[in-house]
Amino acid sequence: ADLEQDMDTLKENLSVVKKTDDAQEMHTALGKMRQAAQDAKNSTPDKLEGQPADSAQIKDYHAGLDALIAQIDVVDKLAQASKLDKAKAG
Ligand code: HEM
Repeated sequence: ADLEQDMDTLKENLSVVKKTDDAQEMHTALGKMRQAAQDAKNSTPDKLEGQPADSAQIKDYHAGLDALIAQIDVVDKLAQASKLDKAKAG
């Protein structure tokens, strides 16, 4: 997907994550966010067009996406843990 599509996917699924009470729905939305963040690394933002792949700007861009992916993984673990709690309580 192109970068705009990936960003739209992030935005749409972030709003699902924020409003859902369902652990499975959250897990699915986080999975889509993770995939979009990963895919965004294959794109070069317009403002970084022409920058070499090993430039500080491109590295920062990739590091920002990696930070988001790490955050997504933390939230996903919490979501799965709460699902387990619910499963135990049920
Ligand atoms: C959950 C987190 C994020 C959300 C919800 C989000 C959302 C968006 C949205 C809605 C746009 C406008 C897209 C459009 O033009 O239609 C955008 C643009 C952009 N975002 Fe994100 N974003 C997120 C995280 C990030 C991260 C981590 C990076 C990089 C480190 C990033 C880099 C960019 C860039 C470079 C653009 C401009 C795209 C262009 O070149 O036209 N975003 N983002």
